[in-house]
Amino acid sequence: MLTATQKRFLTDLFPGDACVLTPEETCAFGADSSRIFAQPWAVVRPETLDQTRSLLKWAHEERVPLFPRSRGTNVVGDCTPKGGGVVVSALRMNRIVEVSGDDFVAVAQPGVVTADLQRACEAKGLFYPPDPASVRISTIGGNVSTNAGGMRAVKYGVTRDYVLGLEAVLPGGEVIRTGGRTHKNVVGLDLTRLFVGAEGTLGFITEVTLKLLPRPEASASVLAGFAALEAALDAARDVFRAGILPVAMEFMADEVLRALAKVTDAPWPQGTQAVLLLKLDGSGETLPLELKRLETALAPSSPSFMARGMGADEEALWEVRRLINPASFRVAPDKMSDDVTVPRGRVAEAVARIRDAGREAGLTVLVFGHLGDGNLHVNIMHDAAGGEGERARTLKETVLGIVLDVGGTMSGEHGVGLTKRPYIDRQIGGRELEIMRQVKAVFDPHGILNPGKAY
Ligand SMILES: O=C(O)CC[C@@H](O)C(=O)O
Ligand SMILES: [Zn+2]
Repeated sequence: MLTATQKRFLTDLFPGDACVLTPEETCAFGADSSRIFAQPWAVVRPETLDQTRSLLKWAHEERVPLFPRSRGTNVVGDCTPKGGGVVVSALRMNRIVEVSGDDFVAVAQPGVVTADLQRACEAKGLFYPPDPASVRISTIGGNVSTNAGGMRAVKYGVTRDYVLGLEAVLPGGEVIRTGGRTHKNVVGLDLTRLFVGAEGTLGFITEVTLKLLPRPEASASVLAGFAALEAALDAARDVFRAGILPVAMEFMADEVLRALAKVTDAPWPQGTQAVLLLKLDGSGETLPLELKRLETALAPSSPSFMARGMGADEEALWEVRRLINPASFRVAPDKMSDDVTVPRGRVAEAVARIRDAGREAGLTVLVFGHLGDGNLHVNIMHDAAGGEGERARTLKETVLGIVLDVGGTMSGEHGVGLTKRPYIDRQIGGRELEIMRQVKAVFDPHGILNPGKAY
């Protein structure tokens, strides 16, 4: 808990509604999309670098834990102030500082919503590719902190591939600036990359410089349905074998299709057991030819239907895909959200083993996601109040065992947060973990930034 003097410090530094202390108001900041809750001691909303510096200096000296957050779309509990502390909202640092068509960079503050940045780039004929499912809600600061992936990672990579440099305030109040605005840079250790995916544990990011690409002239998507999931996975493999690199390649198994049917009009015929959704981009001239090639590559797996989406129709297809996360909760009240990633050649085996384990456990498991990267979402749906929590936890461990057994990783894009922290030593060796914690201590010797998370 904060002392009266500490509360006064915060209200002086953050006047008006920039500091919230009453439990009724702070409780809204106690959880993220993981739904794991802890009561914050206070919530502050810095607007300037100077305020942020004073906050981090104070917290370091007073040993007050700080929990950075913006929109809280994180599904692994990264924003939950477990153990108590002050939630630091980045949402008032929400300026797009610059979009440069000369240097092909954008400079943004952490609270900028990802879709707003994408739109600002597109208006100038530029393209910021990272496209997490939560793109219209999540922010650049959160995307950088978790190294968000999303739909377009197959062709364009993940957030990490676009962060050229950043500014961050360290515990103690010191400001560091890493990287720059060049698209290549090999001078010194790559401190920028260290921050990407660090889940807010090293410093509070106040500005990010991002790499941009020219905006592709045209895009189109293909939705294909199959009578069996295995056929969909075979078809996906054949796309790559045909030498096609789609922008996005998503899959959904039958339980996911049923969950989506509860919240939207499904764009696939009844009886469809699995769906592939693929996106291509290119020039207006070459795209029709590329679409033809794609459909030819899918044909040997005998899709039960295929539909092309272009323009508004294309966007509508992706809207359905983005609904999976909210639709999950129509299946059961509680969700254990995983985003395991396996080597691409082991996808079919991992999916089959995970689905078998789900059936054995008697729980609905929604398997879907970024197939092109081997990044599988495994949402274990259950009813914790109805006594299914333990079974779900056991299943989560079984899934993790399968993933590690095929040479995979427990997270491809969501991070470790609170929910995967108990398992981290199953994937990361003792010495490696020790090095990570030593690095953390260099930046944050008193462990005040997002304690108990990640590693
Ligand atoms: O946990 C989820 O539901 C997945 C969220 C997101 O990464 C997605 O791809 O939809
Ligand atoms: Zn995802």
